[in-house]
Amino acid sequence: MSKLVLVRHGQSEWNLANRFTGWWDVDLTAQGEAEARAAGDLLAEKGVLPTVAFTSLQTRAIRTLHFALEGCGRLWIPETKDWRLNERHYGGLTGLDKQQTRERHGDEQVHIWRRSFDVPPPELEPGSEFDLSTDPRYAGIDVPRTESLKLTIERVLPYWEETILPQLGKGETVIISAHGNSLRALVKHLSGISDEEITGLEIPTGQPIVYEFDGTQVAGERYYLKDA
Ligand SMILES: O=C(O)[C@@H](CO)OP(=O)(O)O
Repeated sequence: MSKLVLVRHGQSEWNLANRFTGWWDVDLTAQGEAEARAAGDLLAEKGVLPTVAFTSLQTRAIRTLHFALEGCGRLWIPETKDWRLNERHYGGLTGLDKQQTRERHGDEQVHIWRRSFDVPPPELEPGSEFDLSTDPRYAGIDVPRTESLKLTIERVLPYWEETILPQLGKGETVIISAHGNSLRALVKHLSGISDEEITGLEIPTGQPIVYEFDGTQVAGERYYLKDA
């Protein structure tokens, strides 16, 4: 049996400030760093020691990975960063305060933008201060102007299938440090969650989730490592 460990980054500055974040590159708070260190301590305590790591191109996920690997003595393992593990792009909502957006557009509309399967938020305006299309880290990538969960799945899953799943097939212990919605995309696929039910799934920060694999097949339900 090989293991897949999923970790959502620790609390970010904009999780704390309650702002829509998406691809915007905010850092961890002190609490977020502590959550990531605790994830590493838990990996060490439970003897789940990653041998291969994947993360996004976003600082909060990369630093979470590093704190977690440091905590279990595995900073030395190979790690791959890829934009396809980035957070879902929040389009024109990026940077806005979530509560103010609720007051302006109503709870229901904001819930649809945040959690519906296939309704993307409005597109990011060209020339917006949150436009990352000229950021050197995304050179050669067609940076989205907005993404629904469905569109996020369309870029996460091919990467999962082509690059990450074969590592599990080889018996590696894989850790993915990513984001609330890029991980919802993966969990939806791995746990066979319907388009309707996925609207209710929340992934907590800094809390390792484990799937066991038999070759390239998921073997059993996901579980929180803290409960193992
Ligand atoms: O702002 C974001 O990018 C995400 C993750 O923090 O928030 P939400 O809970 O609205 O998906």
